[in-house]
Amino acid sequence: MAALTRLFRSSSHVSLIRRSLFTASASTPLESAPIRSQAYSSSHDTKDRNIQWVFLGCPGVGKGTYASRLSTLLGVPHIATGDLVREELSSSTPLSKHLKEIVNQGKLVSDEIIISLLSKRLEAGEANGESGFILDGFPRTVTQAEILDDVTDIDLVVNLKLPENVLLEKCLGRRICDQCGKNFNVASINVKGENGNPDIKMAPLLPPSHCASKLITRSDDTEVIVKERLRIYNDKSQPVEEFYRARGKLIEFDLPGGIPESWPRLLEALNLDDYDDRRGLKDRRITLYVLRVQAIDRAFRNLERRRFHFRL
Ligand SMILES: Nc1ncnc2c1ncn2[C@@H]1O[C@H](COP(=O)(O)OP(=O)(O)O)[C@@H](O)[C@H]1O
Repeated sequence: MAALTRLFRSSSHVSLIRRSLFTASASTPLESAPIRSQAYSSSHDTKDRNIQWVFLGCPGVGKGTYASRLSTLLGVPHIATGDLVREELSSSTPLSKHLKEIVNQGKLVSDEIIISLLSKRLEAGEANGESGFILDGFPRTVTQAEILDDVTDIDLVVNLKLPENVLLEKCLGRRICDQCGKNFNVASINVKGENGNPDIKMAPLLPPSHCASKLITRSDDTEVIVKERLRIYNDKSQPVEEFYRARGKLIEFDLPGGIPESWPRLLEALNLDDYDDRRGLKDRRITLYVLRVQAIDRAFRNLERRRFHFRL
């Protein structure tokens, strides 16, 4: 983690890193990819660190909900760049004014600003003894993914999926308690499945009585802005899915419904269904080690497939 924060800090010259990354990848023939990945694993030692996962998915899909549950289960911090942006927005700095304009148009903040906010958060976590992470909302562009790839090894990327009409309803139903910061959803979703897919039903996630009178809606959760965010996701963030798919790190997960149906199925998909957080640290290390080996195995199988195609 220390190396990661140091590197991120020094990557305030993002364009410099981007240039060097582009030069490296443009001149790297496909066949030398495994060599690059060997050099890679020796330069980013994964033996003694905690998991480093990424959650991808459209606005409103539930990245925050599931990433936060997993972070509690696995004992790693859940770092959401959207939260970092909102924290900055609540201050009265010149940067917050600039961010407000961008966020309220549903646009993406620049790579430079988001990396600076993320490196500050990682630095603070490191000072508090944090290790590993589940990133939510980062990377959101291929450039961000390349920069992350250059500074550390991501073990697994979970891509949560829901149909677009459900995403819109979910975003419009989102509420936050102004006092405790907890997230709720007042939407009651019942959408007919298309093309042979099952119907999607999600019960509202209603607040307890002490939060009910303090609910607020995010300023960017209006119909116009959500539609723009979905458009930008398809344009800028979907290529990030491909980035990780090509590296064999992506797990696709179609949410079958609300939390009661989806959470156990997600744990199953992640091989965590028999995971019990009351077990000892040794057991936990073994589980994390197995997950990491599975991710590396997937990456190598994928590279082999690509090499095979290349020879053909
Ligand atoms: N990695 C990122 N790159 C650029 N902008 C970001 C990033 N993460 C968050 N933001 C900004 O913060 C806003 C809120 O992010 P988030 O809470 O993750 O929203 P969403 O519900 O759309 O997933 C985004 O619309 C965007 O303006």
